[in-house]
Amino acid sequence: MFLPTSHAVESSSYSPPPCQQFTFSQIELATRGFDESLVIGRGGFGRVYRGTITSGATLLDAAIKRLESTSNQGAVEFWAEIEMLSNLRHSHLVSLIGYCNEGKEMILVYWNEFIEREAESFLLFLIELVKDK
Ligand SMILES: Nc1ncnc2c1ncn2[C@@H]1O[C@H](COP(=O)(O)OP(=O)(O)OP(=O)(O)O)[C@@H](O)[C@H]1O
Repeated sequence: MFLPTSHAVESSSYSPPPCQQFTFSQIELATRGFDESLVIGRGGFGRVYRGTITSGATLLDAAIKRLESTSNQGAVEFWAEIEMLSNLRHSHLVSLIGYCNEGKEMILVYWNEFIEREAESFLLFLIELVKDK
């Protein structure tokens, strides 16, 4: 599992609803039909895509993990991940936004941690810049 750092939810005005269920069409839209150019990683579950997904009125930068048929992981791991991360949400340590389970599709949607880290680094850079003046 990708280990997230504590993320920017606390400082953001966006308050995520509890683990959301997405339709497959929403996931397809977010990943431009699982465009290979949007693949940002690959793990035991399958490919991880960068995508922009709509949550209410907010657009979120997400990491979208799609279970591949060749994976040795399956429904057990999929539901275990949702249950475990949903229970941990209150600690703000966890990056799960939601999931999609339509037909055979099992897809997990996380915050894109790399984007947040980049934003945090940029903020720290700006703070240092202001301090030096
Ligand atoms: N929330 C995320 N934000 C940004 N990139 C991610 C995120 N989750 C996964 N990734 C990217 O996808 C890659 C694979 O992640 P994934 O969690 O599927 O594999 P893993 O860490 O090998 O875990 P496992 O094999 O146990 O499922 C990571 O190395 C990372 O590059």
